[in-house]
Amino acid sequence: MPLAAALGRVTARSLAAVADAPPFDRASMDGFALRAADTLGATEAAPRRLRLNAELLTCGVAPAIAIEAGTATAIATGGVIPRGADAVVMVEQTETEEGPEGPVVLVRRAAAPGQAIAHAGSDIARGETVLRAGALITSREIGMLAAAGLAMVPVVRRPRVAILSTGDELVPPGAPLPPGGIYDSNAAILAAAVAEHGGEPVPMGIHRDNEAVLEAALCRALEAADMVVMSGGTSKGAGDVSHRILGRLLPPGVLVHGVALKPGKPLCLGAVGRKPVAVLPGFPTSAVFTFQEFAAPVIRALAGLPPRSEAATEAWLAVRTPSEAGRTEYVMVSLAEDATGGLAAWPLGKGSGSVTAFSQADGFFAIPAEEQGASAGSLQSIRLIGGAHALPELTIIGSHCTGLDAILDLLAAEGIRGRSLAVGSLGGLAAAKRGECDFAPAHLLDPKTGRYNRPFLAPGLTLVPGWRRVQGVVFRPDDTRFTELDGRAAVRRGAADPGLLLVNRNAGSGTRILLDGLLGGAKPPGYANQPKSHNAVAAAVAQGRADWGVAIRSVAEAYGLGFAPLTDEHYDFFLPEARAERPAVRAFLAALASEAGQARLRGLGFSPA
Ligand SMILES: Nc1nc2c(c(=O)[nH]1)N[C@H]1C(S)=C(S)[C@@H](COP(=O)(O)OP(=O)(O)OC[C@H]3O[C@@H](n4cnc5c(N)ncnc54)[C@H](O)[C@@H]3O)O[C@H]1N2
Ligand code: MOO
Repeated sequence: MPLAAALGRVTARSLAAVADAPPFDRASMDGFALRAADTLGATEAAPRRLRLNAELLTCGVAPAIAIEAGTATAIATGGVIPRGADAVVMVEQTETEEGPEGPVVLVRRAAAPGQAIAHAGSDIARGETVLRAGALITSREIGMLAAAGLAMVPVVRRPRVAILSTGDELVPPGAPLPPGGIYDSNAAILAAAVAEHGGEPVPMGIHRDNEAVLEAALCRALEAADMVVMSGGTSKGAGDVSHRILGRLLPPGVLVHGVALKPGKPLCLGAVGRKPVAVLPGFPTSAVFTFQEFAAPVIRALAGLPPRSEAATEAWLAVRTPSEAGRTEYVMVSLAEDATGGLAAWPLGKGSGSVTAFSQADGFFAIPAEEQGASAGSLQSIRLIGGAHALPELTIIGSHCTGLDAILDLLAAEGIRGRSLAVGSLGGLAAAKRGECDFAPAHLLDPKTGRYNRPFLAPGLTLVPGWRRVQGVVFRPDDTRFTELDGRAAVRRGAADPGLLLVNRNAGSGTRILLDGLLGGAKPPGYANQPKSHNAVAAAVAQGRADWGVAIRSVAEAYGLGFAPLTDEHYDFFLPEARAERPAVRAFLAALASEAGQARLRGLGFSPA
């Protein structure tokens, strides 16, 4: 590869310098080239007088006049040292004048031999190895190779890795999502990960769960690439055919199908001739996790890269985490600083189907196969994803709200990184009590007092008012059974009409407490369907899987739903007093109170607390 294109590549063999650097003895100061012996004993009071040769050695000038005893030549930094000279005296230690014998230089300090001279080959000697085989070429290596006179670099060819997605439901990002459709995120993350590990991704697109179609696609992929990574269709479903096809091609075929890991159980590894094939589980977290563990090391080896460097840290597990006995379970976690400067690990708790868990996690820990979980407070060794973790300036743990994103955006514009871990109001409150976060946003309704959040205050915490979110009944806008009704009438209608299907909320949520109060003990059809978020309620109603439910207005609007207001929900922040003086905490409070912050909240449909 030409040097300019070699960034990020790996040297295929060791490289020796074809030239010395510097290529000649050169001055490292502006001054005068001379013989050190001529300056012996020179002082301010008794300078040595040397006759100045009639030449000026700027950079690139070949000297014509040799330095005889008692003479000197003016030279610039980088100038070629003339024959006979063995030192350079910097101009500040000299003075020039016109003598009777012509121009002379007065040297006020004795020079040591070799002074201010960089000798040929002192930096790089011709024939010296500048880079060994297998070195990653970064900007630093490129500079060194250029100085060594190398214009072309032999590099390891990037292994071509074909990427196939299988699944009738998959749609490329950017296309409209039909009912039941899922964006093909695996192909995107895998292609980028292949490149990160030194491979060249060869995208081969989305393929139906059809044996003939898939077999043809796999054969094309094997022709085009050195290795194939497929995802989806490797577990027990009728459409899960990839491993069967792999078994029919050239030996050795399937080498492993099924591993005692979670995520990753249905992973299938094999080879067609000498070309490795990995069939990753379709679930996004499972796909990327097994890719990193099983496929990335192979790609790195083919690319000539060393094994990726691993970093680990210790953290306390913030909540009890159950696991399935019989499989080693890897739990993706976010890290937050605890009250003593240690680290708390919060499981993302999103499962193998999540598209965000791997991307948002700081790392993961393993629960051994023989265990059924890990207890809260247990010390875990966290393997860091990406080799390091940088804690954000502001850690927010609790209930999530789009209004919070708006305030965090304002902080980001000031260069303050905030992170919000969505673990629900109660989880956040517990974290705040332990001093593990800066803010715990919550919307906890106390059924006894009918008040939000304040009844839950504990010693060491203060309550920072946030904003109000209007809760109401959501329904499809063309559903005439609800249009024109106010919120309470809409609940009565929903509870009275057996043809209407409710989507409820999880026990313990403020919305559930509100709805139970309004229903007065009634359990209309759909009561047992209890998703955990406003968005899930809105999606169920918008898609016709339910007819009504209770959610906040901003979510109803985002889904284009009808909305009959019921009451205001208060979304406030528990703040551990010990953290109140942190600069990022003060910045958050300022952003929340600012005109820009309030305007953003109004724009999202929230009202002041
Ligand atoms: N009866 C059983 N069912 C399942 C088992 C089992 O042992 N018995 N194993 C489960 C486990 S564990 C996993 S992991 C998944 C993986 O199954 P597949 O590899 O067959 O994956 P699919 O069924 O094709 O898809 C699963 C899921 O992931 C979505 N998906 C697929 N490809 C993509 C993609 N490219 N981008 C984004 N999302 C993708 C797909 O829509 C499905 O929702 O099986 C369990 N089931
Ligand atoms: O092994 Mo699957 O990957 O649990 O989710």
